[in-house]
Parts: sequence; structure tokens; C-alpha cells
Amino acid sequence: MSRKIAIIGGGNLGTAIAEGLINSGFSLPENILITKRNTKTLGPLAEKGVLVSDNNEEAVRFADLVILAVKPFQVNDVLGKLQSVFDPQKHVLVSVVTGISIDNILKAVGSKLAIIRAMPNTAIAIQQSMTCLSAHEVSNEHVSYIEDLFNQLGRVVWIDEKLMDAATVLGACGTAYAMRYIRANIQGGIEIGFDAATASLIAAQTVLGAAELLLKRGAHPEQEIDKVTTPKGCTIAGLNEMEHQGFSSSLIKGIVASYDKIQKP
Ligand SMILES: NC(=O)C1=CN([C@@H]2O[C@H](COP(=O)(O)OP(=O)(O)OC[C@H]3O[C@@H](n4cnc5c(N)ncnc54)[C@H](OP(=O)(O)O)[C@@H]3O)[C@@H](O)[C@H]2O)C=CC1
Ligand SMILES: O=C(O)[C@@H]1CCC=N1
Repeated sequence: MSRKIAIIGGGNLGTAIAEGLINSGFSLPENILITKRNTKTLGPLAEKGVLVSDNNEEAVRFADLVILAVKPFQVNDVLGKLQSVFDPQKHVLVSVVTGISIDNILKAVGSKLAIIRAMPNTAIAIQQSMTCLSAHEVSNEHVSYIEDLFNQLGRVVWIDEKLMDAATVLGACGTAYAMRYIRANIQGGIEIGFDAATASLIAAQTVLGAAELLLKRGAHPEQEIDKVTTPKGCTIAGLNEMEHQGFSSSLIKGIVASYDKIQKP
């Protein structure tokens, strides 16, 4: 399989994917064609040598891998206009669109195309995405190509398609939740004496280190918390106050609210 990639929908996620593909060396810029209606915002990618267009048909003809990254309500219109251009012998379609099932995509393209759903997050731009993948009735060749691609851009897990909405919330919305957690740390850090830049550095690196402890050791968070909480110390005092204020409960309720908001077909 040649390595020509079309990204339809060069918004926040589409451009992040393009950046990740180039930064990782997985793709040469000239092997990526990215589309949107207003191409002006794609200037920085064009400067790196990525092909830019407002013509989705041209993009599909150019590529063998098509990544669909438009908003959910745009899928039927965009794919409907591309029905005659898709070639099941040539193309594999990866959709990162929230809440649109493989069955719905098949109906929209109107042919028996190889379709994989992927749920990455915006850290894909710096090869630190968590990407959940799902497929059915797709060849092993396509599966290993797509797994290889997303493995260059972070970590990958294959999941049952019925868990895709849950993956969207935990893995993709999760970036925003983590940012809010870090921002609150920065706000607190400033209140107890740091300037904003120093508080930001300390907060972000501390979260990175905590995540690495879990990923590298496979430990449970509570095991690592036990190592930090001195009896009668300041950590447990802070943690307990956070819980009295509903910390874990508010996160869980937020996750469920995000999940409930995803339109179920
Ligand atoms: N942002 C995130 O963190 C994540 C997003 N997702 C999903 O990815 C998808 C994209 O999200 P996001 O990047 O945030 O959204 P954006 O709105 O930033 O990007 C969508 C892009 O699609 C373009 N677009 C609209 N219509 C067309 C068309 N007819 N042809 C080509 N391009 C078109 C828009 O540009 P223009 O108006 O100029 O055409 C826009 O830039 C969504 O389905 C979202 O649910 C999934 C995981 C994470
Ligand atoms: O907020 C949204 O709808 C999308 C889905 C995951 C991240 N952003």
C-alpha cells in the first residue's frame, strides 16, 4: 500500500493529526493532502509542504487512506458527495468523528469500503495521543497499517465499537479535563506564592510524572498516593478537603454528563 493520506476536515484534530504524521516521520508532508472549505487557516501546514485543498474529491483521488475529521452533523453531506470517488479496492477510511457508527458511515459512502473508527486526542500533534481503534470486517493488512500509523502517534488500544463513545469521553474529552485540573493547580500555586510561569511548569511536570508512574509501573493510583501521604501530613489534609468539596464526585459526574451529551443514533 502506498502512503498517501487525505485528511478531510482540517480543523483542530485534523491539523493535529497532520502535524503528528509529519513530526513522527511516518509521512512526508507532500504525501498528505488536507482539506477544508476555508483553506486560509491551513497556511502553517502548507508552509511545511503539506498539500492543501478545498476539494474533497481531489483529496480522495490522491490518497489511499482517507481520514475523516469533520463535525458529526457534516458527515452525511461530505461522504454523500464522495460516493462515486471512493474505490473499495483502493481506499481505507478512518473516521475520527464522534458518535457516528461504522454502519452509518457505510450507509453514507454507499459502498463496502474498509472503515476503521479511531478516537485520538489533540496530543496526537506531539505523538502523545491515546487512540482507541475499532473495526469490523477489515483486512489484516488494513488493521496493521492503521495500528502502525497510530502507534507512531502515541498509544493504541483496540476496543469494541460499542465503547467508542466512552473512549471519546475518557480519551479525547479527557485532554480538556486534564487541562482544567492543571489550570486549577496553577491558580492555587499562584495563591500560595509562585509566579504563573513557575506554577505552570511545576503543575504540568508533576502531572506528567504522576502519569508516567502509573504507565511505567502499572500501579494503582492509590498505591502511589499512599507513598505521598505522610500520617497527619499536609497531603492527606488537602486530599480530604478536596473530597469533602466533591472532587472525585464532580469528575465522575462530568464524565457521565459528557457521555450523555453524545448523540446516540
Ligand atoms: N477536537 C478534539 O479534541 C477531538 C475531536 N474529535 C472529533 O473530530 C471531528 C473534528 O473535530 P474538531 O477538529 O475539533 O472540529 P473542527 O470544527 O475544528 O474541524 C472540523 C473541520 O472540518 C472542516 N469542514 C467543514 N465542512 C467541510 C467540508 N465540506 N469539507 C472539508 N472540510 C470541512 C471545517 O473547516 P471549514 O469550515 O473551513 O470547512 C473545520 O476546520 C469531530 O467529529 C469531533 O467530534 C474526536 C476526538 C478529539
Ligand atoms: O467536544 C467534542 O464534541 C469533541 C469530541 C471529543 C473532543 N471534542
